Amino acid sequence: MGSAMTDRPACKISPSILSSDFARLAEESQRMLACGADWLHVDVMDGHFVPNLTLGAPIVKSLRKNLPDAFLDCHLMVSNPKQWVPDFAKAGASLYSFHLECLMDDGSSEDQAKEVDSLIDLIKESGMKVGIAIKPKTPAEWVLRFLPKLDMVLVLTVEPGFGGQKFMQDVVGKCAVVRAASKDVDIQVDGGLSPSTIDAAAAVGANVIVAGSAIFGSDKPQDVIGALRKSVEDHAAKQ
Ligand SMILES: O=C(CO)[C@@H](O)[C@H](O)COP(=O)(O)O
Repeated sequence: MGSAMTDRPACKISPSILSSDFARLAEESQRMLACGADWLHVDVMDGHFVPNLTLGAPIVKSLRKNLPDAFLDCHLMVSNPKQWVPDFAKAGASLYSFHLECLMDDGSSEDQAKEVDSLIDLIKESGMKVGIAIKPKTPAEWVLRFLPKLDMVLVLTVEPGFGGQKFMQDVVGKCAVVRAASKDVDIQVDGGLSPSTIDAAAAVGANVIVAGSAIFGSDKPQDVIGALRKSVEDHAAKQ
């Protein structure tokens, strides 16, 4: 849904729970929502697609039990995204973003595009919203053909795998390519976002902002969330 001031979809701030204290996950998640977060970003890593292990569907199920109304924005950094669709749907994930690179290494291959289409359909039929994530080296043009069926495109502004990395400014221009092709799709940026880097992403059309260390590392997370939102809304109003 667009915001009142602009044609762009509304701003959503999605703190990455990867930066939270996992032993107090429900409490930390509640705290973020109380501080003004719109979504909660859940980083799922399988130790194969990326060199790190995090969490899976059982944790999403527990989060859903504790936070019945929260929007659980799940980013699957896994080699076989099809495998986990039923488990995440059953656990209560709201949105399932998978990496295009798992199914596509040639942006012009019709066979690979069919595989991507069929995974998008499976996710939607399972009752979740669907996003495609792209790593820094993957061209934005590869996602354009899928836009009519997508709720979100996730542009990674770091190499996926770990929180606390430096924002890659040269990558964020991919948001402009996606925004030129769709006014409606949510464009999420993830990696190194903070009040000092947000302008670069907001200026090129990003409207869903993931931030881990900048929000959880602050004494005043509500101020960080407010600053990120203000930048997105100010840039959207200028369009
Ligand atoms: O998916 C990832 C990293 O793979 C991200 O969601 C990070 O967790 C974001 O953390 P910061 O860069 O904001 O600290």
